[in-house]
Amino acid sequence: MNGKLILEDGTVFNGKLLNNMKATGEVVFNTGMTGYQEILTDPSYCRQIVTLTYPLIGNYGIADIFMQSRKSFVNGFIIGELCDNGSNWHLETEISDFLTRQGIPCLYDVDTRAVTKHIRAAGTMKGIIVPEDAAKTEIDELFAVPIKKEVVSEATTPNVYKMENDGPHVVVMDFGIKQNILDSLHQWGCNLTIVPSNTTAEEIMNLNPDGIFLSNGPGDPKDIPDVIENVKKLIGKKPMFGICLGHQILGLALGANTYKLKFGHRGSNQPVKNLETGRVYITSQNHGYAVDEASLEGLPLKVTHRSINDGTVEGMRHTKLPIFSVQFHPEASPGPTDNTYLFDQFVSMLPKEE
Ligand SMILES: NC(=O)CC[C@H](N)C(=O)O
Repeated sequence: MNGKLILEDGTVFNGKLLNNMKATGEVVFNTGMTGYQEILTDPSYCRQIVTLTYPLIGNYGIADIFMQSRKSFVNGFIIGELCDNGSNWHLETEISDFLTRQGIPCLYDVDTRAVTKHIRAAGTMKGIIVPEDAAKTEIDELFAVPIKKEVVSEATTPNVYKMENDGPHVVVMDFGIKQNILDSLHQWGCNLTIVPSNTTAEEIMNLNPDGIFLSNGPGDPKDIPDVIENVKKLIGKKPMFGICLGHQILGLALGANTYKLKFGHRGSNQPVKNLETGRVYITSQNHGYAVDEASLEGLPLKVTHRSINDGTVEGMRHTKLPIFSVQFHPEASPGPTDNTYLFDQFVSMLPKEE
C-alpha cells in the first residue's frame, strides 16, 4: 500500500506503508550505518518518528540480545529499502514481523536522504505518516494531535529492581535507560539498584549508595522540573555520573541552561574531542537538546568534551565535586569501544571494597 510522510511545513515524501497504520510525532534522523534494533528500542526516541539515512534496513534481522528496553517506544519508522530476508547467526525475527508485532507504523521505499537534507535545512519538525489517499480531515486531525511533552514517566521502570554484583553500590535513576548502559555498569563490577524517575532524594539516600548514576531518556529536560529539584538535593552527597538526558539534568540542577538543537545529533558516527587529552573519539549519539556553554560561566563546571561537527558541549565535570557527565553514549560501540574509559573514571570515584 502506498503511503506518505507529510511534514508540518507541507513537504511530502512518498513511500510504501508496511501496515495500514498512521503516526504523528517529531521527525528526527539517525545517520548510523548499523544499529536499527538498538534505535527502535532505545527509550530516548519515545514518541518520535525516526528516519534512517542508511539505505538498507533489516538485513541482519532482529534478536532478543540487542533489545535496549522492554519494547519499542518510537511512534513511526521511515526507511529506504526494507530487507525481509535478513541473514545473521543471531537472527530470530525479520524486521517487518517485529515492527508489526510492536505496532510501529513503517514507511519504506522512501528517499530518506532527501528527508534528512530537508530537516537539516529547515530544522526538526512535526510530521505524520498516512496512506497515500488519506482525506484532508484525517490529515488535519493527525496534525492536531499534540506532541506529548513529558515522556520520562512512560519510559522509566515502574518498579525498583536490582542487578547484583560484588562491587560498589550504585543507584541508577532510570529516565528511560538503555540496557547497554546497565550491562556496562554491571560489567564494571557495580552492584546496581535501578529506581523509577520519581524516586525522591531521601529514598535514594536511604538505599545507602556509593554512587549515583543518571540515565539517558526521552524529551526536553526542562519538562521534568521535579526531577531537577530532586537531583539538586543529591548534589555533593555522592559521586555522580550522567549520560545524555542525565548530563542535561545535571547541568540544569547545577544552574546551567539547556536549549534545543536545530536538528540534533543522532548516529553512531559523531566525532567528539576530549579537551583534557586532545584525543578525538567516534561516538554514538542521540540527542535533540544540549547544555548551553555560555550558561556555565561562573559555575563550578568545566567543559571536558566538545562535538567536532558543531562545537557544542558533549561533556562536563564539576571542578570541586566528583560529578561528571557526557552527552554522548559511551556504552554504545560504534565499532571501537574507546569511550568505555568513562566507566573506569566513574568506578574509580567510588569507594573500594574493604
Ligand atoms: N539519549 C538521550 O538521553 C536524549 C536526551 C534528550 N531527550 C535529548 O533529546 O537531548
